Parts: sequence; C-alpha cells; structure tokens
Amino acid sequence: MPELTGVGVGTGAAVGVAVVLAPAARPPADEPADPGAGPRVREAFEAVAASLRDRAQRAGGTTADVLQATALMAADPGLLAVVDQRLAAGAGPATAVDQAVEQFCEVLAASGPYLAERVTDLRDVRDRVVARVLGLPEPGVPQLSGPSVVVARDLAPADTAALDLSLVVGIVTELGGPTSHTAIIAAQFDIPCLVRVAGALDLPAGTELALDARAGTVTPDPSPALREQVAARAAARAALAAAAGGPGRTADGTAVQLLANVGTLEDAERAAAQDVEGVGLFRTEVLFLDRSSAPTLQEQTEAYARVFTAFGDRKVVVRTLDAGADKPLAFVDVAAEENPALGVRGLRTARRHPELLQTQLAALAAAAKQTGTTPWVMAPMVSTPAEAAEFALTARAAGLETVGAMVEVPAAALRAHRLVAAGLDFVSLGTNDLTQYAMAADRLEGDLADLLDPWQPAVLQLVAATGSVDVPVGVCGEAARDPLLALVLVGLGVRSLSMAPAAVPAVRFALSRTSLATCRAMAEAALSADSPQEARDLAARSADPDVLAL
Ligand SMILES: C=C(OP(=O)(O)O)C(=O)O
Ligand SMILES: [Mg+2]
Repeated sequence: MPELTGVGVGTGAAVGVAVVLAPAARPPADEPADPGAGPRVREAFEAVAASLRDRAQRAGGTTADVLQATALMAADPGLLAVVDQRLAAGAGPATAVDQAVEQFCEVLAASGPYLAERVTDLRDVRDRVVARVLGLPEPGVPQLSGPSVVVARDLAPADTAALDLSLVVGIVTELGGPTSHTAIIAAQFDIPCLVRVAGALDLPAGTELALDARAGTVTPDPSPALREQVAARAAARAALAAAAGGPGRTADGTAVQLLANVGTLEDAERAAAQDVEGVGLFRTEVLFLDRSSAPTLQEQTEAYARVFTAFGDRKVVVRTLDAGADKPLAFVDVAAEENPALGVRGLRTARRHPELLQTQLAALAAAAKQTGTTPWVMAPMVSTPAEAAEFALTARAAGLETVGAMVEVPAAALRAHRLVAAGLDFVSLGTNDLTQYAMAADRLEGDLADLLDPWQPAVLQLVAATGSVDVPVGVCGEAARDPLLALVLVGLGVRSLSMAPAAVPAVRFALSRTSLATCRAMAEAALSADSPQEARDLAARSADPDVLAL
C-alpha cells in the first residue's frame, strides 16, 4: 500500500502497529433472506458476549460491571428468540439482528432512566454482532497489546476514554482538523498525529506504520531505512522528557519562559508537578462549562486559590471568561448569531453581562489575597485600545495588579503598541484565533487546515507587529509547541511560550541549541516566504540538525 498524506498535528514521529477503529457497519438495505442463518447469528452473539466478559475481567472497577452487564444482554435468550422470529419472517441475518435489538431498545428506553442508559450498550452489542455477521471487523476501541498507531475515521471523546493512551504511539484519522478533539488529545499527551488522511481506514490492521507528523505522511510497511529514521526521531524526543530540565533559555542565555496551558483544576495540579515555569494560559471558561448558572464568587475564589496554591511562586496567567463561538455557555445569553466567531464572544460578552466579569475579577483578587500570590490576569478577544483601557481599569479597581490582554484579533496585533499604551502590563498572542481571523478561515473547519497553519507568513507578520512592544509578550496558542516555530516566535520578540506540558521538553531542547541571533535570522527568513511550507523550509536552513530531528 502506498504512503498516505494528511495534516500533521505537532511535529512528532512514531513507528507502531496499525489498530483500526472500524466505523459501525449497517445491514445492507437489500440483504437477502436466509432462514437458516440462526446458528451463525447465535455464534456471533456468543463471540461478542465472550469478548465483553474477557474485557470485563481485564478492566476491573465500574467499567467491569458495565461490561459484564452488557455481556449478559448479548446472551439474552429473549433477544435471540426475537432474532429467530425475524429470520423466519424473511429478514436477512444482519437486518434481523438490527430489528431485534431495536425492539429491545424501545422496551429499555421506556423502562425508566437507569435502563434507558443501557440502550447505548445494547446498540454497541448490535454493532459488534452485525459486523461479525457481515464478516467485517468489530467497531469500537480494541484492546491494545503493544505500541499502537490508532487509525479511525475520527476519535470521539468516548473512544479516547476507552483507549490505553500509554500504548498509543500515534494517531491517524480520516476526518478531524487541527483543533478537533483528536488533535487536542494528541497535543495533551504529545502523541504524533495526522488528521484528514484520505483512505486511512483502508490501512490494514496489524500492519506496521511509520508516521511523520511534520512531513504529514504515514507509510505502511516502511523500508528498514525509513523505519530506523522515524524510530530514531521518536526515541530522541522521548529521551528529552528525561533529559535536563529547568527554565527555558536560548543557547546564549536569553530567558524564554516555558509555561503550561491548563483548563481544569486537575490539569493545573498535574501541570504543577511538571517541570514548567508556571501557567501561561488558564482557560477559566472550563470551570463554567456544563452548568446552568455561573459558579458563585465563593466557588470561583476557591477554585482560583487552588491553582495559585499549586503553583506557589511560579507565574500564573489567568484568562477571564472566553465564552461564545467555539466555547458556548448555556447561561451567557447571546442571541443566535450568523457568524458566532465574529460575534459577541470573549471580552465582548461583558457588554451584555458585566456582572459575570465583575464577579470573576473579584474572585481572582480574593484568591490572590488569600494565597499571597500575584496572578497575571488577561482578557480574551480584545480588539481596540478602548477595550484594553476599560478592562485594565476594571481589573485594577477589583484589586488586581498585573493586567494584560490576549492578542488574537488582527486589529489588536497591528496596533499592539496602542493597546499597551492604554494601560497593559503584558500581552499574550493567541495564535489559534489570530490565524483564524488573519486567514478568514473558521478554526473548526477541518477542510481549511492548510489556511489554518500558524506558519502562514501573514500570521507571523502579525506576531512581529506585536513582538516589538515594550512589555512582556507571550504565545499561548498551539504554535508555541512546534519546536521550530517556537524559535521563530522568539526571533519575533516572544519571551514566554505556553503549551501542553508534554510538549515542553522538545521546545526547551530547541531553545538550548539556538542563539537569539539565529532565532532572529530564522524569523526574518520565515517572514520572506509566501507559504507556510516555504516559511518552514527557510527557517529550517539555520536550524541545528538535532532540532530538525525532533
Ligand atoms: C490560546 C488561544 O485561545 P483559545 O484556543 O482558547 O481560543 C488562541 O486563540 O490561540
Ligand atoms: Mg482564542
């Protein structure tokens, strides 16, 4: 099978055995009748029940109970009797299974909330039995037994929850985009990943794959030379995690802080135990998700105090509520919008709900006081000096000392000096949104992945416009975790990089091998390019070979 191409998430590489998460097969519409298929269908049900029992034994805890209960459903004589009736009535075998299960699902759904929840489990049994009856691989997440490259149409959160991520060395998906769930998980665990790979599901399970996220390729049955080259890159990157840590510095000693992006309190506490210099982006809206009302002043104060305590003397940059567009919140009432990404989102929600921002700032100030810390507090989606001035005034009036803004709207990047002059102590570039707005390409639109590349020279030019302000400039978008791009960002004036903690060692290493003058030369070269690929290639010319090998 030839090499397949896609959009790389991160820059890593991996060699592993393909484990294919097959999508659920449906019974063919014209499936012929087969009244004698009873024994074959029973066998399929038995095999599914046996594999569920086997998984239950290995899982333990609540998962084991759920799997055991599902195995019992797969062996239910009542269900098998209905399948026999359907076969006798002229349904094809897969259709008979489908119809019988649906009949049982209706009964379960009507039997109260507890049993209704079992409907999903029973449908999972159906999908597995139908696949077996049709001679196709079972859908869903298989048990991994060694270093695996997971191949799927797309990964749903339920799939990743069921995967043993310690054995996943790579991910390849047909769908998804650079900000899909798959990409976020890959970033969090620093797993090399390729999305939008046409034909991925045709990769045969069990084949060895060499995945190169930087090149955007996945090669089945790699040649020994390619295999060795990719494996060496993967090993070099893994070795970095155990190598020297400490603060980020260029080869000639310029300090570049290496910080963590965090969402939940658990994230923050996990990150605090890692070798990072603090938090560069605390996405506080995560505390507001899946609720019907905002957390109270006291709830928020407690949450923020937990994070500040976990990081002690280290820097913590908190972003105020970033609701709207890709982060909708039930209680932030914004009327239906034609273009939510261009609508009332980020700091703009405070125009309609000033009380939400007031409470949050008061909670942050109270938590800072309680813990004796000085958080850096910034607003998302600031576009004008007037917005910057108003936010700075409001935050200071609430008792906060260090106040900044995210630069993620081109208007803010182009006029960053004016924003700073309006009263900011720092700025932080959100390259995810900055790329979306600079390129007029919806960040949730996987088909536009080429435009959403943070190596786009137009995006780099906006970073350059921001990088010359005379207050600290950070980057907290995904761009910061690409070691080569991180060097370009530093060359453009950025002095802190915030990312998933798993990505920090590779970036630290890249900095340690590169002088500030080289970073500047790389930045200049990248700015002279006309495409992301050209920008990458030109920057790579001055890079240390060990950095390129990451
Ligand atoms: C860091 C950013 O914020 P978010 O991804 O949460 O919008 C960004 O836009 O780059
Ligand atoms: Mg953003």
